[in-house]
Amino acid sequence: MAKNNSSSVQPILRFDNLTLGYNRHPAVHHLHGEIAAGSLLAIVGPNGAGKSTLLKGITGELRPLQGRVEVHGVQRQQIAYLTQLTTLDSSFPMVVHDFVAMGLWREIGAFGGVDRARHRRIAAAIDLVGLNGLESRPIGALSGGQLQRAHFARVLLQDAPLVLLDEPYGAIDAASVRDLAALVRHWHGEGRTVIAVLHDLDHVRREYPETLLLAREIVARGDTATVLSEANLLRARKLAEGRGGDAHAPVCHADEGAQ
Ligand SMILES: Nc1ncnc2c1ncn2[C@@H]1O[C@H](COP(=O)(O)OP(=O)(O)OP(=O)(O)O)[C@@H](O)[C@H]1O
Repeated sequence: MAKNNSSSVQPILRFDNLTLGYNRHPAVHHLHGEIAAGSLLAIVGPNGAGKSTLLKGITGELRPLQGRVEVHGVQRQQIAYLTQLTTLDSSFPMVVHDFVAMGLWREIGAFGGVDRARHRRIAAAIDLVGLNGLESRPIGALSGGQLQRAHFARVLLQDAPLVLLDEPYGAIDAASVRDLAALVRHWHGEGRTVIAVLHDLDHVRREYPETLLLAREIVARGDTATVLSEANLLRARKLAEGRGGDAHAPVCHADEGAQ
């Protein structure tokens, strides 16, 4: 994440005294700063720190209680947003092919046709995430890892300049994490901005050059190794506890994978 007032790269996001919350109760407050276009940024922090809330603020799903979030060079509809997997996902009455094809929705509209070129793109996306052969399988009959692969294939088709991922690897197998992390690297290599809420700090250290540590306010941001210091992680935990966040929730430790 770029510092407040210095960046040679254009910011894609700018937070200006941003406070977000529910029923007028702030969940994150007074956020300032910019995220440079093309960033590969992890958002980490204790449970209840406001990580998902911040993503909702970026998409516009949640309107600020105070301040604002500016999105530059991208329309909000162009943002790809992958929420945490829920049981609702797997109850979706749809086969893999059609589920993935929904990634073209913005391009073709609700009633647009899928021509031969688009069929090829859908097949390529399904292939790239390793789901070929499962095109006709109902979403509800997929494993967690396969379902997340289908979600990533859908994001692939969206061709979004800004990709938001909320705990994309929760409860999925190691091979799926490895394959989907490679896809995230690929997106970053293509110049897309990827922002991911993550709990596995080892994964963040390996894969994400920049990190934002959140505990209802910004605790630290910038280079991942510096941000994820013991001192910063301890401070995040204390802030979460002190402010009535989930005080007894497990908190990120520098030397362990999950919070
Ligand atoms: N829909 C909602 N209505 C009311 N309060 C909410 C809602 N969603 C979240 N909150 C509250 O806002 C605060 C921040 O929640 P959020 O889900 O953003 O945290 P998080 O950092 O993503 O947590 P976790 O790591 O546990 O997923 C928490 O206190 C939570 O209880």
